[in-house]
Amino acid sequence: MATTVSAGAELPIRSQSVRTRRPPTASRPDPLPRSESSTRAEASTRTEHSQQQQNSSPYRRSSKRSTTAQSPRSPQQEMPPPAHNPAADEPNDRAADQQAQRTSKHRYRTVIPAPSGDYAFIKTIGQGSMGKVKLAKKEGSNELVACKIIERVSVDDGRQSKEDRERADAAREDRNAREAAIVSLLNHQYICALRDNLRTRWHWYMLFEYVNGGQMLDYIISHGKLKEKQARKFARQIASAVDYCHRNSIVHRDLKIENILISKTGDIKIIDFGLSNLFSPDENRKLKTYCGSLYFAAPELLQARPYTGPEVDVWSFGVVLFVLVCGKVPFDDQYMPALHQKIKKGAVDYPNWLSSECKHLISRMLVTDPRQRATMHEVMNHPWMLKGYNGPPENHLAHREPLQLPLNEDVITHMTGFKFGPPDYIRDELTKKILSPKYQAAVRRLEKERELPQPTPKEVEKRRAFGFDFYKRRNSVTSKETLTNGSAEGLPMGDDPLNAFDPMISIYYLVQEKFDRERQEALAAQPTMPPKVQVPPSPQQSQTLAVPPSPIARPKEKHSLAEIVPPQPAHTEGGRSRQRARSHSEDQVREPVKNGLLSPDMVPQKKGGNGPVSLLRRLSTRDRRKEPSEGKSSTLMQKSVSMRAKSLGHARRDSIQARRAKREADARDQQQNSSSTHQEPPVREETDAELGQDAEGGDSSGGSHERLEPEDPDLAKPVYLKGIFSVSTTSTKPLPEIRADIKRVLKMLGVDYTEIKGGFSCSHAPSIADHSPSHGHHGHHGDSRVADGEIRFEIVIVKVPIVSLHGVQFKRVGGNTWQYKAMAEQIVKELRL
Ligand SMILES: Nc1ncnc2c1ncn2[C@@H]1O[C@H](COP(=O)(O)OP(=O)(O)OP(=O)(O)O)[C@@H](O)[C@H]1O
Repeated sequence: MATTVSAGAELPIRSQSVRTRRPPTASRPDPLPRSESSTRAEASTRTEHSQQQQNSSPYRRSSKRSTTAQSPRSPQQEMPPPAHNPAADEPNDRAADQQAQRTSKHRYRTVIPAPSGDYAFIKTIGQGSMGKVKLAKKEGSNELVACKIIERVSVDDGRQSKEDRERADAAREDRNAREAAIVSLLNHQYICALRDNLRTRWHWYMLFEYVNGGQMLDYIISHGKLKEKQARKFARQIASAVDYCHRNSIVHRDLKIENILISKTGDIKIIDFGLSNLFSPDENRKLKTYCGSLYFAAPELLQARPYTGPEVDVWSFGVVLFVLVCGKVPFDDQYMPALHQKIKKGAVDYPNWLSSECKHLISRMLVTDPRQRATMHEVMNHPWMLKGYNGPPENHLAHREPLQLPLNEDVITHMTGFKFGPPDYIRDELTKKILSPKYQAAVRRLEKERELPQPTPKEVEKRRAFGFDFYKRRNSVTSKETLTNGSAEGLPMGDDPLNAFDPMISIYYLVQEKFDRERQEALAAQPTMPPKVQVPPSPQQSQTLAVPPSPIARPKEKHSLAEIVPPQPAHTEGGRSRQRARSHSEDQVREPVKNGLLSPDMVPQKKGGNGPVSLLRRLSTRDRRKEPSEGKSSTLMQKSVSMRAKSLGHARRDSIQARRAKREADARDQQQNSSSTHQEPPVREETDAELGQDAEGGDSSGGSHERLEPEDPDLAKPVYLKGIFSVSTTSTKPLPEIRADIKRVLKMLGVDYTEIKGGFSCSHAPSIADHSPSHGHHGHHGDSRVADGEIRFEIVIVKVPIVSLHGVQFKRVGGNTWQYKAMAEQIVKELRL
């Protein structure tokens, strides 16, 4: 039953799970192939557990009324909850489900007829509380997507009244529609993009770009904690994506290490906007849904205090950053009430090896009073974030101008999925907002700011080197005013007409920008032909047809119809124009996949270096400035692999010595070039731009070097090395010995396993004794999909070429993340590779 928790009420600590979104499901056409029926049987047992959790979870969503939901692709379709009115299903709904259910000659394949084409399922690659995520391939192409399958209707199991069940289904439908709408509009290189979206009678199928570099969690497991420099690179990317969301009035609300994937270029991709929502700076419109994952949840959520939005993401980001640099969560306890208390208290034990700057940044993010907590602006400008870079992370927001009347009707009709209301209402509301004195004043302020002289290079330089001032200022600040407003470049809640002024305005911008992108893509597809695709012009363009003069229209910004071809989009960083970075499509995976891993004959031969070479090199601490040219990167890759591989012997020492020698040589070079100082030159880190160049410019033409050759395809999987090996997960032992070792360890630890191609499929359910507090059984939303406390994962053995090494990779399939992490670490330890 859905409940509303009143503001200020302390949430009861009744459940270990903090997020139970998946209700028991009705018997229906199932996207799962027949061969997975056993999994379904398991799932039905789990759903009971899920139901129990849902009933007892303190994090139930509050939702009071039935609502309608709209597909972002079908803006005009009003769709009542399916249980109420199945006849209102979308056209071809039944056929789509039937087709989805039909199996092809490959026993694991099921086809999804998405608007952009048919997609055939390959395998399950993830499982969350909302449902399965399957790898799928577009028929007739090599395009891979990750298809998130979400069920729409819950089963009547007698535990809930019909009304409650329908209310819950309606609320879930709203969330799904909102997730689809939000991810379809976001356009950021570090946010996993939605490629397509299909809603049938029983399911949502959200087709995301496939992110094939693994989970950040696995990276941490195989590496332990990251070096601060590596963590900084990831943290800057997270900050960039989160700031972009916040400037678009979107709060993620479920930032956690599991929701950060790594792309094949070694960049992060944030996934799972299932809990995201729009936020408003209006004090009277605070959010009151207390959701998230306990380990990453801000204290105000545990206390059921209404919140604006961005501040809860900052807290979760702080926890993520701690995990990156420490390899563990900052708040942990075997006893749930104690864990709640620790989070509310916010007391963190910082390891003494953590740099004081990093510690300072995390301590500013993990401030229990949300009003005193660092803003994203403070986070992005913190000296730790800036170290080795030329400035704060860029948020990649498109260049914007204040809105003018008349508004673009096509944009308005596409503002769906947010329950704003019908287009007429949206137009009226937007018009009122634009004409409001507050908006007009904000526009005038912006215009004045733009007229101010730009800072001189010296001033910019001074700003960059403000570390000392930063600490002094932040440590002495006490007033809410100063902390929340930040500097002119911060996110000025409700004061900046271009950034997070109002959720409806933000969505208008996002839809308009999506149109602009589609128009550009259409033009790019037909470079020599005039555009035939009827993509609605953006409001700025449509303003050329404007009849009534806008109250804030500025003639100099008007475009003629001849300017229908938009210029290359500029982007702002902290409000300034800049060139756009890579688009999502560049991360699009085009290689065929075998069992989720790239097989040798599928290794891409393209140039561009968007592969593991770049990843390894980019994460390497080596100074690459004097290393061989880009064209030799595959050799470098081998060298890098062999360095890691031989670290079992002497190579690691050699490599450290080589690095040291190189640093000393660099220092000598710099000393020769500098007559004024004899100091050791500071270690310089790669800038974003340089890293981007690496990703683009690296040469993987010698891709076969990076291929891992199996001895026996059933024993060791051939994989494309993703750079996730570390000493602890590679071994010189022969393959049969490693397999025997793994079996021995699994048996010893009471892990059930079946041998699969290239490795083992494992599950582990703690014994009754394991449930005792002393065994640290922490609830987690992921548990709702598996038996209580059960974790499921795969161990894959891969062969590293050239050097006689094997690597062991872990992949979580389901269950509590931290139990999985602990188990994987224990297995690695026992294996003594
Ligand atoms: N685009 C993607 N590419 C590769 N794997 C993905 C992708 N999206 C999701 N996954 C995998 O599926 C898992 C579940 O996805 P997701 O977090 O979106 O589902 P969820 O049901 O919302 O999960 P949660 O219970 O964590 O909220 C992820 O942890 C990841 O392993």
